[in-house]
Amino acid sequence: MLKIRNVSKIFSDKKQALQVLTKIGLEVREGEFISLLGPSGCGKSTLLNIIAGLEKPTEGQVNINGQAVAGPGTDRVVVFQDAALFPWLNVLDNVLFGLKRLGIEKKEAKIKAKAMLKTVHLSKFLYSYPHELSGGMRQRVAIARALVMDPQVLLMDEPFGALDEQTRMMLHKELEDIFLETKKTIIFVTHNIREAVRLSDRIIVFGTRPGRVIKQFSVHATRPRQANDSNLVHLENRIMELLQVEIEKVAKEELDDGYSFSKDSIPWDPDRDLGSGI
Ligand SMILES: Nc1ncnc2c1ncn2[C@@H]1O[C@H](COP(=O)(O)OP(=O)(O)OP(=O)(O)O)[C@@H](O)[C@H]1O
Repeated sequence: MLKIRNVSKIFSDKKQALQVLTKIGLEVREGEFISLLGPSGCGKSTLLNIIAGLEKPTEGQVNINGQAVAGPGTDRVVVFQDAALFPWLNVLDNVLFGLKRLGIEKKEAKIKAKAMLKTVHLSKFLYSYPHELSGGMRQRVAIARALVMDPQVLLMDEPFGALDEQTRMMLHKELEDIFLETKKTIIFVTHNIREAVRLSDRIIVFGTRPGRVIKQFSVHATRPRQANDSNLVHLENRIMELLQVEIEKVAKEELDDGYSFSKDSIPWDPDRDLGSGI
């Protein structure tokens, strides 16, 4: 359904050219939950922005149902790490905003928005303003605002990255419930291995310099997922091993020639934020 063909991206200015992505090829099935996982700076967000139509690839193309992506569209909606709600609108009006722009009749739009806010457990907060909500609640509004547009693909750029651990775990469960209920295709950017394994059907692991796909893993575990599922734990360790090699490579490049890098110098914790690893 979604095909990424030979996508490369170079950011250049007068002084230098930075190759961020090289020859990315990927196919995403309808109703599939995939994660783009990799260390900070490997180009995950850039690829997501290219799929969203917010950036143009230097080379290659993204197709959805055979149509080339030429710019942003309501078939692909993005949820960012910062919920980016309109502070002057209440929760209900934030969710109604996109529907109004689509020209959907007011009564129908309200029914849809309220139903979506019920799905994310915010029915009691329809008339609250963003500053009155917790970070987790704001992300729920952002998810409702995206889903109410009924996109073909939901794009999520580290949506839970700024939340505390407990809220994050709660939202993992809620997002999985939404995924099972709506059967949406979801592309999820993260540098948290445990999060990727917990949520995805397939994990695309990126390496850096330039950003490229180094390996893909299918997640074989029943849904709803159980945190102590041995398949998940085993997969976390396999991915951590793979990424440790990648992180060591970058660290060696960055540090002095004489620096000797010990294998165990990177803490063995799949829940660790890989962004701080290099
Ligand atoms: N508009 C831009 N102009 C120039 N360089 C950019 C631009 N956007 C991103 N970059 C650079 O491209 C590289 C990849 O950035 P990107 O945000 O895609 O990585 P990422 O894997 O999502 O990282 P993180 O996990 O830290 O968000 C970085 O070196 C970044 O500085």
